[in-house]
Amino acid sequence: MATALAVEGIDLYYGAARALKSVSVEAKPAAITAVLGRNGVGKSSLLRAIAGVHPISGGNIRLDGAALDKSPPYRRARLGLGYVPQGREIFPLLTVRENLQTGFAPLKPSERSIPDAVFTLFPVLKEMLSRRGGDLSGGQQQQLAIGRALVTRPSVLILDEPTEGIQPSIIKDIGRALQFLRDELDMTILLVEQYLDFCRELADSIYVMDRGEILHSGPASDLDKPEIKRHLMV
Ligand SMILES: Nc1ncnc2c1ncn2[C@@H]1O[C@H](COP(=O)(O)OP(=O)(O)OP(=O)(O)O)[C@@H](O)[C@H]1O
Repeated sequence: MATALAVEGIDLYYGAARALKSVSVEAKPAAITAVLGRNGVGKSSLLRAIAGVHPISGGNIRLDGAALDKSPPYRRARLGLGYVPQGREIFPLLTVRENLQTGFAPLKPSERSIPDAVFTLFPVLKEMLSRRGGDLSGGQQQQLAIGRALVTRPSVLILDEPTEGIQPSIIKDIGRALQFLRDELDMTILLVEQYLDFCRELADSIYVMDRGEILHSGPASDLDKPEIKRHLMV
């Protein structure tokens, strides 16, 4: 049985500013769930809370039913959570191989190998193993960031705007990769996005966020509803 992720009524603050207000999101096993919303509504904060890089002040996050509580990010990675942060966070002076190896940090030495799936999904990474991360295009860096998250062989993968600033042909490759991870590896995927068409094609279900709150949840076909579209486009 694939792993599910449940976010239950979480609050997150930056100082006195409340960025998440009792947010609940469920990512079903072996499915793609997309959280949509305009700039600054709290999408990245939601993923940072799930990854454990920013603390929550209320609510719960559960992986396969078990509360993550205050587990640090490396423990969440060991439990099966992979995180692709916004802006990719590639090390520009390290090679592609070394960037992938930075993903080994939470693993025991015996578990430290790069899964074949990384190069099957993104053959360009194999060709560029000895090149520096900073020499890659934005799209290749995004593929590298996803590859690095796959190094821990996660059961749940969370991605922060994987299409941001990327050319259409690579967006297609990334979409196909996410479908492969869901359909062939039963991975549970939660992504936050602003790109509606990408989500309409890929997602099984969607949430819409505004000002730190979930406004709507439903099937991806809800993205065709004029009131949802209008809300996301303005
Ligand atoms: N480190 C921080 N300190 C203070 N405020 C922050 C911090 N990070 C984000 N915020 C604020 O919290 C709110 C939510 O930001 P967040 O980055 O989660 O939104 P977002 O939907 O991911 O936006 P974007 O698409 O621009 O990344 C915004 O008002 C933002 O200005």
